[in-house]
Amino acid sequence: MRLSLASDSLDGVATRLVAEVQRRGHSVTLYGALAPGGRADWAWCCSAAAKDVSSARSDLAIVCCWTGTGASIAANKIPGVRAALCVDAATADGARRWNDANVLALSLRLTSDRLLEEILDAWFAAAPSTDDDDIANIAHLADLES
Ligand SMILES: O=C(CO)[C@H](O)[C@H](O)COP(=O)(O)O
Repeated sequence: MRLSLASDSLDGVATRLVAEVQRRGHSVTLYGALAPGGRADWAWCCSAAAKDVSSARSDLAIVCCWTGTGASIAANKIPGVRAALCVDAATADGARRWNDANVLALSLRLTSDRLLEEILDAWFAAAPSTDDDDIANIAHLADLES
């Protein structure tokens, strides 16, 4: 898959994230501190990665900041984006499965190397639910945006 990755700093697992995503066979487009030269503030770099998903330049995005909250807030401003702040594998699995989340937000403060691997494994393994109730929830989000 094509992934857009953004981080507002190189703290914690930020650099490791790039390697872990590539190790799983995905191509990456980088923003913020991961791509020297671009604006690294979280509102800019995380929304830029999310715009790639909205425009179908990328299939999914992963956005990071110290708390993960700014990253998720910025990404969720982009139409069509469903960004989920995930702190463990079960949350990442649920976000893909029930929320059809297309952007994963991570906290650089909370995410250890081991947690990153577990979260990414769960995130890439899960698929959006085909249950009618779950599909209706996602459709309602689109209605709320229009
Ligand atoms: O967690 C964040 C936003 O939610 C930022 O990473 C935090 O505000 C630090 O930003 P800066 O290094 O620019 O002061």
